[in-house]
Amino acid sequence: MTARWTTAVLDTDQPGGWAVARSPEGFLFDDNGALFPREWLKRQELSILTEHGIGHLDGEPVYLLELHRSSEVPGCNWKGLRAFMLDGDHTVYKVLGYAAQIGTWAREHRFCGNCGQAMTQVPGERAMYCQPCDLRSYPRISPSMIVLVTRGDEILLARSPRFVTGVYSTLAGFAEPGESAEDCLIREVREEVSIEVKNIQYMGSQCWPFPHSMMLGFHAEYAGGEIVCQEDEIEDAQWFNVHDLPPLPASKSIARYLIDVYVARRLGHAEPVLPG
Ligand SMILES: NC(=O)C1=CN([C@@H]2O[C@H](COP(=O)(O)OP(=O)(O)OC[C@H]3O[C@@H](n4cnc5c(N)ncnc54)[C@H](O)[C@@H]3O)[C@@H](O)[C@H]2O)C=CC1
Ligand SMILES: [Mg+2]
Ligand SMILES: [Zn+2]
Repeated sequence: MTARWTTAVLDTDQPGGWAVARSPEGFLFDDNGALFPREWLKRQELSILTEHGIGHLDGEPVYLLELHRSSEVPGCNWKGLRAFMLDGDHTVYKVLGYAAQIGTWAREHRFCGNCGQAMTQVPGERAMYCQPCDLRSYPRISPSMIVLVTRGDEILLARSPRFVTGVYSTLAGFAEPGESAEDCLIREVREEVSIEVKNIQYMGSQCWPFPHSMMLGFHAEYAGGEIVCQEDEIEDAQWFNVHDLPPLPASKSIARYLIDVYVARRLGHAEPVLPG
């Protein structure tokens, strides 16, 4: 089976294709979804900051119009990426997730970080270029570790003050310069709940375009310590029995996948598949 969606660097001078429009209020959508005929979309009153050709959906070229601000388009509305993840078609969410990462990067790399001059798009490459500095800036990806720590029938879950009320999730955190994935995981678990872990096992990864995380998922076993929650970051953390779990994260997240795999293994159920 071939993928419905593949990324590509397309020439914006070519006409036609589909386009998505992204503003700080999210993506434009109507009853048919978030993809619009590109020539029609460009005739609307949109304050276009930059345009990028981002790939092919079912063989058709797709472009991103990154906007300064949202505006009224008759029959249309604006919606954040998270809402598309929760209730939309997964392939469309992948298109929009990629568009969001390219849009964020394009918006934040209009000027050279070295000399401050305007940068230009490199034809055929996903890069912004400063000629005087001979400097290329590529889309930013932030590696983040996420880990389910277990102790027999118990799993360690925590709440950030930012979570939806009642929801508990696995521990996560961004890699810092100088760290391996394992170093980062051990540090994050130590910092957030003061627990030591062993037998770290890689489980899989997930692109998390909020705004540019690359989640690397692990399982680890409890090795020692008592839970002490990190001030401000962790509101509560507890050992939960696999038979008695609190409200969990959204089903398409890798956090939920890590939990569901372990619970399935303990209970002898079929294991879930990680959404791509
Ligand atoms: N897909 C999933 O299932 C889940 C994804 N996540 C994602 O994992 C990422 C990390 O989780 P957190 O617990 O929030 O991280 P964290 O534990 O490292 O704490 C966040 C702090 O890290 C710093 N920070 C922010 N952006 C950074 C970057 N790009 N590089 C280095 N440090 C940075 C800031 O000081 C921020 O307050 C987030 O993007 C979060 O949305 C978290 C849980 C579940
Ligand atoms: Mg964290
Ligand atoms: Zn420069």
